[in-house]
Amino acid sequence: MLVRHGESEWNVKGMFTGWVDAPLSPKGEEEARRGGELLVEAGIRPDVVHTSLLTRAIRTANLALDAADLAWLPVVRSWRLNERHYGALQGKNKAQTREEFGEEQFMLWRRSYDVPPPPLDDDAEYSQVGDARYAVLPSELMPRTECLKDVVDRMLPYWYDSIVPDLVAGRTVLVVAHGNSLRALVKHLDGISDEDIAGLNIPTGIPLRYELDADFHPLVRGGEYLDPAAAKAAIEAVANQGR
Ligand SMILES: O=C(O)[C@@H](CO)OP(=O)(O)O
Repeated sequence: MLVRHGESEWNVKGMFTGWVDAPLSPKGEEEARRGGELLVEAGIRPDVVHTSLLTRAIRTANLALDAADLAWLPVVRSWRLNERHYGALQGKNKAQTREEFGEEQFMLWRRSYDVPPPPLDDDAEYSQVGDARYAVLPSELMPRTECLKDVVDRMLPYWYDSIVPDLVAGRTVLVVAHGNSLRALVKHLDGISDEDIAGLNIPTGIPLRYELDADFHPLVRGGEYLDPAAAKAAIEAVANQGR
């Protein structure tokens, strides 16, 4: 099961967020609880939870698990599930960025597979260098900007070394992460091309179910949202951010 965190305060403000630790909005908290209810309604009982190190994902997991009466589940966290580091765009308004740099450059930074935004200076307001939660990260692993390809490269070791072993053990796994770290995972699972991944958007708070075969390939390509109608509308809204 994959869940993107509920709507954050910075989603509401239309800001590029990345590794900035923006809190959930009240609507985001509600989405998280609803996510937990959807799991119960679908009869899905995760055995273990994996989240990023960002508060919006941690809080989403906690609220969803509370709603499903599963607050006791074991949880593992890793920076490798963090949102894509948005470089110098972190803290910038999406609509203003689009106006300033034009549609083509905006979409290149936002959805191209291998063009990262300019790096963020270590002493910039929205830099995470020096944040205690990344103290275990040697400087060369600490991103200053990332394109989606960089996210795939740093996320996959976690998939293979931490999530796959849970699946091999027969566990139902809940991953609570972010728009772009989940796009990276879905790209891998579904074998989506570098070009086509630009058109894939993931809505906040709606669990996405993947059943995998013995080789960890999805039985249904694209997985299945537990609330398909809500997912369709919300995907559209993510695609249109900045307009
Ligand atoms: O700002 C961000 O970090 C992400 C997710 O909210 O935005 P986008 O969908 O534009 O990649």
